[in-house]
Amino acid sequence: MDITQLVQDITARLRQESERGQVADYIPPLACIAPDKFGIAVVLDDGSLHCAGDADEPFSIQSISKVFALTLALGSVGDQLWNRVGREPSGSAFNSIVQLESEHGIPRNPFINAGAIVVTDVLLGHLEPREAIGQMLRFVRELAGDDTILIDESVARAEQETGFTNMALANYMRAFGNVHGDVAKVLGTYFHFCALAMSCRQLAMAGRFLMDEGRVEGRRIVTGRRARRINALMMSCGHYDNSGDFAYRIGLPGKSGVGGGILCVAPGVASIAVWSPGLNASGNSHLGQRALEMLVQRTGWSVFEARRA
Ligand SMILES: NC(=O)CC[C@H](N)C(=O)O
Repeated sequence: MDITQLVQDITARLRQESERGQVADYIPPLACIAPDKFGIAVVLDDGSLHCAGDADEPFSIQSISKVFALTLALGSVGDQLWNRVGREPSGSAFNSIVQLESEHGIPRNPFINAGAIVVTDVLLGHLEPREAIGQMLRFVRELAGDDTILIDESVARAEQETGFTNMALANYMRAFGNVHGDVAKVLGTYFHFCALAMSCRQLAMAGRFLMDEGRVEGRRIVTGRRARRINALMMSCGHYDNSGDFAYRIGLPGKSGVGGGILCVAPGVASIAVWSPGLNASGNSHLGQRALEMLVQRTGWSVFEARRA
């Protein structure tokens, strides 16, 4: 199948859509992004790259950074991480606080805000914020093979000034003893992770290690088992209270962010990034999901599709 043609067809179709969802406006710089942006990039297992639309324009990856933060934290403390974060879908909004009371400050999974804040706190167990932010930047640059990736300081600052819900989550978990460090330092670091700016091309490249059993161009980043497990968490928890529907419609591990990006992995086959800033009610890219649905329908890349030799 001609994947270049396919991503161009999908882009042309979705460019005409008038129903594009709502751009996130609770983070002021994100409210200014034009809702008609659309990009898609697909890296195949053979290394070929297929892009269309605004695939080279950097956007705020937001919660997609939770995948990279989890990978770093597992590398640093291994399975001990699971003493402080669960592995179950929450069925609640990405920034929900409700389950934390009855579940004693242990977030359901690393891909909701509360979970990622704990993951960040774990990384700060042995690093200063500046070092942890530097480690994250080096990591995504290495994964993508691209040293031009940056953190958008204006987005990090805006979140610092307006992130009252995240402050509540962090303080509440601190009260339960599940955030150990200084809350302001933990949040400052978390906001910098969220403020990573990457294009679809860079993001799809950075997802290659999850496509290829933990390797990038033959170099081992994580074990095959760890890559499979991160993919499993992306499948079950990558889209908050929309995760079940995403699995039903697309059938691939994926992680969304309120910047409108989605990183999606077809294990052994492709690493895919889409970007359209308008969100659905759960905070996931509306047209990004449509694009992935179209891609999977045409390619059969769902992990639930039988592959017979
Ligand atoms: N779902 C998201 O992308 C949320 C990330 C955002 N930085 C927040 O903490 O609210």
